[in-house]
Amino acid sequence: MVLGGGTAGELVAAGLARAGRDVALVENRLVGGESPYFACVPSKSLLLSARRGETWEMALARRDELAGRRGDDPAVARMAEAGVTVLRGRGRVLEPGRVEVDGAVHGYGDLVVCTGSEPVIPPVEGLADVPLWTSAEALSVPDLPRRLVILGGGPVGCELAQVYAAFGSQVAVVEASGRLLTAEAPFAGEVVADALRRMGVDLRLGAAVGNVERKDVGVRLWLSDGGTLDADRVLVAAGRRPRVEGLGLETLGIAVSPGEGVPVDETCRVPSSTGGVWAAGDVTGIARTTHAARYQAQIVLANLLGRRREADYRAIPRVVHTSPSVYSVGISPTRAAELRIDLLTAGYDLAATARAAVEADERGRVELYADRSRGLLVGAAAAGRHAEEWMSEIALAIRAETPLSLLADVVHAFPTYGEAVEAPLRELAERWRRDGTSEEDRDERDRRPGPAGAR
Ligand SMILES: Cc1cc2nc3c(=O)[nH]c(=O)nc-3n(C[C@H](O)[C@H](O)[C@H](O)COP(=O)(O)OP(=O)(O)OC[C@H]3O[C@@H](n4cnc5c(N)ncnc54)[C@H](O)[C@@H]3O)c2cc1C
Ligand SMILES: NC(=O)c1ccc[n+]([C@@H]2O[C@H](COP(=O)([O-])OP(=O)(O)OC[C@H]3O[C@@H](n4cnc5c(N)ncnc54)[C@H](O)[C@@H]3O)[C@@H](O)[C@H]2O)c1
Repeated sequence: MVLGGGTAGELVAAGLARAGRDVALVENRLVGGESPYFACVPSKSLLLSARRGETWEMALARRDELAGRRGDDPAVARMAEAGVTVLRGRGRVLEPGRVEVDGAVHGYGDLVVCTGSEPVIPPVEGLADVPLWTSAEALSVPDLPRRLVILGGGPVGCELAQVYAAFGSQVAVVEASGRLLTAEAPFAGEVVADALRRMGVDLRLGAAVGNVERKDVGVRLWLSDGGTLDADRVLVAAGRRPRVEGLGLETLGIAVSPGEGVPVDETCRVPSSTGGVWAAGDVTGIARTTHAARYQAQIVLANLLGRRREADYRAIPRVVHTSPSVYSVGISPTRAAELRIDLLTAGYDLAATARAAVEADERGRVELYADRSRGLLVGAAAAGRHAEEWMSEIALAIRAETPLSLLADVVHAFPTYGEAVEAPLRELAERWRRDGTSEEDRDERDRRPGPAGAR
């Protein structure tokens, strides 16, 4: 029994059925989940239309065509062809081995929880009384608000700010922390902030919304810094939380803390649960992207089919598909500080590449982070034109723990943005060679007197 038929659920269900297992997929909305209808696909379609300078009408037509007009007949047919029984309705576990779907009770041997995530609506006074959009509405309705205020400057807020500003809405983004894309290296948020400001987006960074009031026309938002904003529509992009409520997980002995995901071990099995319970995708709260949902689904599939496989999350990319785009992978400087990992950092401005001159687009930068104690790349971030397309080698380098000396010897084609990683890789390799092979060695050397120990 697979609970939730989004990216992860579909993949697990079809894979098991193709391997001859008896599989039911429970879905209460659309088979396919968020990504094709309300998230990745329509947002990337609108961003592309914006880059191409299409009209809003053309962009909507393209978006809705790509999103299959939010109809799931093809996805249901794919499931049927794989041999999966689709049960329409809301699923809830009654007790180990039994799930209720809209009044009907079904038995199961193994349960895979793939119920995704849902937007968080911040507890702002008056917010519940005004018409709100979450990203799902912003990516499925035809309206183009004249004045749009977006709460939250994470990946969703930045992508949708760019979409709506490009098609002519007056957009303001209110971000409580002092910068956009707070989870990533500061320069990434600065590059995106610069691009949004150039499009006329009003960025209110370091300000929270105090309260919201309905006006005769639209709404007024009062900010913590004393400012106000008037809007015809408020879009909440203030984060998402794993969808775990009402699933009956407690009957399986699974305790989930508020706002957290279903706990899973490295095989994506839920430890300490009664019976075989597994989870994949956003509901685990681990990586929250479609490619991570797919990866975890493959892990569940392999283990359920008797081939033990463990997930490794060290090199899962995170992309913000704005123009310029942001690609991050592995550990960010903020995360490294939390984990007390001492980083060697090297960066390079894309403007110094020949490709930037050829493209007449000199925006952006790349930064690489190595663990100083091991001499291995553990993270990277790039903001720039098509960064998501030329940074994958860094994900491979992190995942494969490729030595810096070897990475520094890799040749990139001329003239490409990919050349931008060569200088920082050489710098990191040189600093690692110079600084020593391990923390103990360096400490030992630092204790020695004379220039050899000088840092
Ligand atoms: C605006 C936006 C843009 C994004 N863009 C990208 C992007 O460009 N690239 C990227 O990699 N990621 C992107 N993401 C993230 C991506 O959409 C998610 O990581 C991905 O959809 C997660 O897949 P999932 O299978 O875990 O969950 P979902 O696709 O959400 O599937 C969960 C399914 O479970 C169903 N369900 C829930 N509870 C029950 C129940 N009790 N009974 C029956 N069915 C139930 C739901 O109806 C849903 O269909 C974006 C997200 C947003 C919000
Ligand atoms: N391209 C992609 O892969 C992609 C694109 C979009 C979203 N996603 C996924 O979707 C998830 C959700 O993205 P998101 O941008 O909604 O969440 P997020 O948690 O990344 O960002 C939310 C932002 O809202 C701010 N915020 C929260 N409450 C606020 C308030 N009251 N006022 C002002 N600001 C407030 C936070 O400081 C934070 O910066 C992410 O986990 C991401 O992985 C992925």
